[in-house]
Amino acid sequence: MRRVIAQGTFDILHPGHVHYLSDAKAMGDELHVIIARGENVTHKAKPILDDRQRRDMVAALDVVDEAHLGDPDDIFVPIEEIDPSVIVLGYDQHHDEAGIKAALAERGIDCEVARATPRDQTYDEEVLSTGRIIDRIIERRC
Ligand SMILES: Cc1cc2nc3c(=O)[nH]c(=O)nc-3n(C[C@H](O)[C@H](O)[C@H](O)COP(=O)(O)O)c2cc1C
Ligand SMILES: Nc1ncnc2c1ncn2[C@@H]1O[C@H](COP(=O)(O)OP(=O)(O)OP(=O)(O)O)[C@@H](O)[C@H]1O
Repeated sequence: MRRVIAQGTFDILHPGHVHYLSDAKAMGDELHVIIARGENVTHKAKPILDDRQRRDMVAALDVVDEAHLGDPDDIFVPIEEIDPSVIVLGYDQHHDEAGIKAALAERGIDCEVARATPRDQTYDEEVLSTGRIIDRIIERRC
């Protein structure tokens, strides 16, 4: 049994999220997704939706076996509990593979780190970014 971890904010789901999670699932047998706590999202605007709502929507996707709310203080706590064979980073995530590998080794966690591929638009109007969905809402409804 090869457990895979994917992680992210997942605020307002779109097909790019489904692509990432499907890519991650293809690297193993059981997909666990860690949902970033709003308080830990510091590299961009805070999510619109509550932590629990983002977790529940991700958990409802067919490709996902389990969705977990992230730890508030230590990102390695859920990893130790899940004990994955591989952690899959999103194609555009700012985390660097070497840094995460070094931190895992320091904690004695033996797992691979891989990166998912991007999903390109399949038709002109497809919106593949939460930020762009929010921009469109502002543009069309405000
Ligand atoms: C390996 C890994 C584990 C993570 N675990 C947690 C966690 O336990 N709690 C949490 O709030 N965020 C966790 N994060 C998410 C980060 O806090 C960060 O917000 C997230 O990667 C943002 O991704 P996105 O905005 O591209 O979706 C983790 C990130 C990585 C790379
Ligand atoms: N178009 C896409 N193709 C593949 N993966 C994607 C795509 N959009 C998002 N992801 C992945 O989904 C995960 C969660 O992404 P996140 O919640 O940051 O969404 P986002 O749409 O990129 O957000 P924002 O527009 O606010 O930056 C990340 O790993 C990210 O790489």
